[in-house]
Amino acid sequence: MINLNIEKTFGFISKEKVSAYEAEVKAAQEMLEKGTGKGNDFLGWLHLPSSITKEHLADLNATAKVLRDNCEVVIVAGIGGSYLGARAVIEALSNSFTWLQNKKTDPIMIYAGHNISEDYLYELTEYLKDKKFGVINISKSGTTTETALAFRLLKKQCEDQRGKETAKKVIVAVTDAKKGAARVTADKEGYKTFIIPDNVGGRFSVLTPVGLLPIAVAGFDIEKLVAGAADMEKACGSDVAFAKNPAAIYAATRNELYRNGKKIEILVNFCPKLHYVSEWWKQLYGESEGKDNKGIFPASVDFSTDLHSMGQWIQEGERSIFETVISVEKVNHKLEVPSDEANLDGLNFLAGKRVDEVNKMAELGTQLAHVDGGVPNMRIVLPELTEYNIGGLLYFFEKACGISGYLLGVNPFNQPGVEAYKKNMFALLNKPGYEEESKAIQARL
Ligand SMILES: O=P(O)(O)OC[C@H]1O[C@](O)(CO)[C@@H](O)[C@@H]1O
Repeated sequence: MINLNIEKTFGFISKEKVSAYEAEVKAAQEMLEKGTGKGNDFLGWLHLPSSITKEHLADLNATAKVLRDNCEVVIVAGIGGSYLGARAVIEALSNSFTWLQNKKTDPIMIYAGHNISEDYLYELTEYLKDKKFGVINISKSGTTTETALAFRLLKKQCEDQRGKETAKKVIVAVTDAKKGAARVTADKEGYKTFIIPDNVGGRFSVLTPVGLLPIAVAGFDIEKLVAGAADMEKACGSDVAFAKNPAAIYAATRNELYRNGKKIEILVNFCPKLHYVSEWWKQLYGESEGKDNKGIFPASVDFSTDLHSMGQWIQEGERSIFETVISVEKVNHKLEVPSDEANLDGLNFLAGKRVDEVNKMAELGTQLAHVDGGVPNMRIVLPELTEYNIGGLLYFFEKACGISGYLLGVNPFNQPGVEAYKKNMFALLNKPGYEEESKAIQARL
């Protein structure tokens, strides 16, 4: 279970002011529970962990086994909420060099459909030429251009390389129950499909088959992931006292910081495996809160790597930021710094110490320096990188996001702003149905 510490924000905001959010948070929790707030048709994530059945998990695991048994490589085609959660969990739990290992026990997981780079897609299709590969096509709307385009290429290549019958077995669709081109294609081709519930938005969908299927294919225990999320659902429940409820405290603290001019939240890790947890978190908070000309800007850094690039800005740039650090208490492996007789590098003061001890001192030193430099700091401690703890972390952020969005006064469950670029792109590409927009945009060029 995670532990949230907000002590190091108190030089900037007061404990009393954070505590004073209790009533506001209670009202926000009630809006979520009773479905009386904005976006109330998208609350399917709220009690999702506790409602996932053993049968559903067994179905996911059985499909994962088909892909694992028949594929050396599995492509997860999706964008935004349709790939970030899966990638976050898989990368947090995987060996950092899994791609380079000769003896592979799990399929290599590759992501596509999240960009429109010709080079990326060309190089991917080249790489796949001699591979037994499968595809999980994930799109709630079933019409997202980036994903649909990648899937068109991958479907054709899979059928050409492996034959229509095998392709049917190793292509799985995760999409809407009825609507969208991904659903039409899956039904016509006879793919195995999983449904994304109507009332779960993309960025809240990691605990639906959107995240669970790829995570199971990669070889991780989705029962434990869901168990961690379900325990966190209880720990962040509306019946849990404000002071003991981590989602309530996190939501209140970040809103109080925001109201005091801290407009940017930087999610920090000291473990590169967590890079995609930050990417997932950025979509969750960015799409949920960035609207009506409001919202904390969610940014992220990987330390100590980025201390050598962004560290200067964080230490001495404009004082409009705060940090939320995800700290992993216990690492998976043991590696000591060796002693060296010549000590040419001058590192013998570290000899015999665990590398993690050095990292932890970098973390502590950074926290003290940044707080001294005017950056409020919150800390989320994860005991270990396990399925259970990651499941808890994901749900914690989701619940806090729902509360936080209501504290901010926005609808945390829509994303109208994402349509603007799509409309222009379709107009520029002369998509049927966009004739008027095409004329208008051409006149601007
Ligand atoms: O699953 P879909 O419908 O392809 O959408 C993918 C992503 O695109 C968005 O709709 C807009 O960026 C996200 O909210 C969503 O996660």
